[in-house]
Amino acid sequence: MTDELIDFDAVLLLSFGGPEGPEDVRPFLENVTRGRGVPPERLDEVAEHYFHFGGISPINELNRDIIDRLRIELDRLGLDLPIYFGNRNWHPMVEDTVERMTGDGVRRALVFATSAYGGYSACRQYDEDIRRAREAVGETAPELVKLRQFFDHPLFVAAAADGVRRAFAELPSDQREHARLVFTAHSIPEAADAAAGPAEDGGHLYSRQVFEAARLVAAELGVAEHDVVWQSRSGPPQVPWLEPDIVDHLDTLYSANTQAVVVCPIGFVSDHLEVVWDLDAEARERAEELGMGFARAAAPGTDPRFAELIGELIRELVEGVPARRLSALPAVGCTVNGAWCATNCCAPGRRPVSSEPVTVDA
Ligand SMILES: CC1=C(CCC(=O)O)c2cc3nc(cc4[nH]c(cc5[nH]c(cc1n2)c(C)c5CCC(=O)O)c(CCC(=O)O)c4C)C(CCC(=O)O)=C3C
Ligand SMILES: [Fe+2]
Repeated sequence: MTDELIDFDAVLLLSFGGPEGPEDVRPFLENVTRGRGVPPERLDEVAEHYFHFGGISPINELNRDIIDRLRIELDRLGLDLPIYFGNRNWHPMVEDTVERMTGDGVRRALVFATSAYGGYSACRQYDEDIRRAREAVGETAPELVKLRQFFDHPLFVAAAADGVRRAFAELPSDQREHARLVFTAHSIPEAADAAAGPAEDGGHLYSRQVFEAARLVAAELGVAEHDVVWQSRSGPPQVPWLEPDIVDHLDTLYSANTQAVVVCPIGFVSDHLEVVWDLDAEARERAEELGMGFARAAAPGTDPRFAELIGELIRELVEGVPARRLSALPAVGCTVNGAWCATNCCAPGRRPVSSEPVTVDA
C-alpha cells in the first residue's frame, strides 16, 4: 500500500455466499469445493445441513444487514460511498458485482472481506476472488483495495466479548459461575495453517490470530481460563486438520467435570450455517446428552460496533487515522487488485516453515 491518501468512490463487501433455496444447495456446494478434493459423501452430508434449514443459509441476509448498518455509519462519518455486495460462491457473485461497479463508473473501491483473519481460506482466497472478478471485466475494471485483517481491533474484541457476556447470562445462575469459556474457529488443514502468513514470519498466522483474539476477548471479560478448539472440518480423514473438534472437546470437558460451557464462534463474522449447524445443532445436542449446560455467543456481525469497525478500517485508508490494534501479531491482508500480502503468503502448497505445537489453553 502507498502511504499517500487516495480517493475512493465505492465500498465492496466481499463474502463467502450461501444458498437461498433448496435448488441452490448443490450448485453452491459445487462452487465451494471445486478442485478442493472434498469427498462426495462429505458434500451429501453438508447438503443435509442446509436442507435442514430449507436450503437457506442465513449468511446473505446477515451480510445485507451489515451493509444497512454500514450505510448508516458511513453517512454519519460523512463518507458518501455507495456500498456493493459480491460473493465468492453464490449470488450476487463478485464477478457480476464488479461488472456492475464498472458500468456505474466506479474507479477505485475499498473491499471489506468478511473474515478477520489471515490464511488461505480467510484471506488469500478473497484476493483470488478480486483478481478473478477484475479479469472477468477486463481493463476497465476498477482498482480494488482490500482492507486489512482485524482480529485484534478493539471494536471486534468488544463486540465479541459482549456476545459472550450475553451467553453467560442465558445460563441458569448455578451454572454460570462454573461455565467453561470455549472459543471455536473453522478448522483448516494443518499444512494450510503452517503456510499461513508471510513466510518470514514463521507460519501459523491463522491459528495464532485466532488464539490471540480469544485471549483478548477472555481478558476483556476477566475470565481466567478458556479453550480454543475447531469446528466444521472437511476433507479426507487421513489429512490432518486443526484439532480438537468442538464436539470431541465437550467429551473431554465432561470427563473433567465441567458442568456448563459457553461457546464463542470467534472465527466467524456472523451466525451463518456453519455456526447454527455445528454449534447450535451438533455441539448443543452433545452437551445435552452429557447433561452439560450450553450457551452460544452471537458472532459480532450484528453488533452496531461491527459497522463502526468497518468505518474505522475505511478511515485508516481514506483519512489516515491510525490503526487501533491490541496485539503485536502481523495484521496483513491490505493489498491492491488481489496482490498477495508477501511472496508465498498463505500459498496453498507452501511447505511448513515451523511445526511448533499449537497449545489449547491460553
Ligand atoms: C477458514 C474458513 C472460514 C472462515 C473465514 C471466512 O469466513 O471466510 C470459512 C467460512 C465459511 N465456510 C462456509 C461453508 C463451507 N466451507 C466449506 C469448506 C471449507 N471451509 C474452509 C475454511 C473456512 N471456511 C476449508 C479449508 C474448507 C475445505 C474446502 C476448501 O478448501 O474450500 C464447505 C464445503 C463443504 C464442507 O464443509 O466440507 C462449505 C459449505 C461458510 C458459509 C456458511 C453458510 O452457508 O452460511 C463460511 C462463512
Ligand atoms: Fe468453510
